[in-house]
Amino acid sequence: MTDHLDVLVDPAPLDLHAFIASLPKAELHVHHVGSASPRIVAELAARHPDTKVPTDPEALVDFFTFTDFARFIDVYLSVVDLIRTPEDVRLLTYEVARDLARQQVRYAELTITPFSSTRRGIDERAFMDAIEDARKAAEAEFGTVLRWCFDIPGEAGLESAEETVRLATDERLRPEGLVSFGLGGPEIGVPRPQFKPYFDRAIAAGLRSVPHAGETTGPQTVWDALTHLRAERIGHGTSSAQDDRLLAHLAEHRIALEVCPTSNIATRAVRTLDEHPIKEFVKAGVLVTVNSDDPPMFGTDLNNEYAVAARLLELDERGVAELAKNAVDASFLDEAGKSRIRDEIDTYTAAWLAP
Ligand SMILES: Nc1ncnc2c1ncn2[C@@H]1O[C@H](CCC(=O)c2cccc(C(=O)O)c2)[C@@H](O)[C@H]1O
Ligand SMILES: [Zn+2]
Repeated sequence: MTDHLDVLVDPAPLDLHAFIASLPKAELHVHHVGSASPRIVAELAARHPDTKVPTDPEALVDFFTFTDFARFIDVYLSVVDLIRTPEDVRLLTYEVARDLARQQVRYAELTITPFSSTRRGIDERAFMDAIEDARKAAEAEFGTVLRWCFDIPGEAGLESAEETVRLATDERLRPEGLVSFGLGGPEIGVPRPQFKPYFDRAIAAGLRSVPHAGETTGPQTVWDALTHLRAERIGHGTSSAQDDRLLAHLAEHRIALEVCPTSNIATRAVRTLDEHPIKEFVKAGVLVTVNSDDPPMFGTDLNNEYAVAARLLELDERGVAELAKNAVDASFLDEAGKSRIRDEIDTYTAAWLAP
């Protein structure tokens, strides 16, 4: 397995890596806890000696090695257990924003699972204040605009769904940065239709629907997310490539797929990158966005995911810039904000290609 401490460097041409590194970007599918860097995880593990998470960043490499998706969730939850105080939440959120800013991410929709933290004893009001403090500090200091997606950890069942939609819609609690509502965790044994009442309430409160689907199960899960949960984007949607009618539907209705290539390999959802269906998505005219999901856990970062996508799709700088604009188009940022980032991407790309 790769040395997760050093980010994977895709064998895409080095000058394309250089172009990507400074390209203004937006990220739509990246998890709060899943983005905790090895340094942050090691620091939190040292604070909580009762944890099974190694304190030595080197030992984290083996710890972040998964044999299958279930093992990934186990590791993920052991990191969730390290987030125990509002200060842990604020520190993590601010550091994730710093890492995003380093990659020239101008806008990110960060998926947070509040149920996992409130059920472990963090006060809900303090939790919301911590993420909002970090969001405002990050925007002021890094210029990176963060918005939140609150997601249901599906395997935790309808109790977690109720708690998540309460936290997302209670006017006294709902954070200013919240824009969307999702569904994560294992898909096997967690059918999507049961969550319809909760998504209906979230949508009625003005939140956008962005469930994971088709990551570790077939295309029916994606259909269910579209029909029962009224998904506007799909997390992963990997198995959509098995159903031409579904691909045509996604393309016709411009429902973006939040593609996370290395995640799919690390969790064994896809066997090898060369077999990844991202090419089929583009060929079918589906709106594809590139994302990192849980970057340190998968030994990658957003820039590397763009390099992977560029290599698999055989893109040059202009093609990569179009991928970046896809994410801006599919985002829930206001039109003025979208235009600003699109213009930045075009100006940067033109300057890079100028003779
Ligand atoms: N690629 C991914 N695909 C899917 N999800 C992903 C991915 N990356 C990260 N996640 C996150 O993993 C969590 C899973 C949490 C979970 O399953 C669970 C089960 C039982 C109890 C509890 C609890 O908290 O008590 C939590 C979710 O919050 C989700 O946001
Ligand atoms: Zn995810």
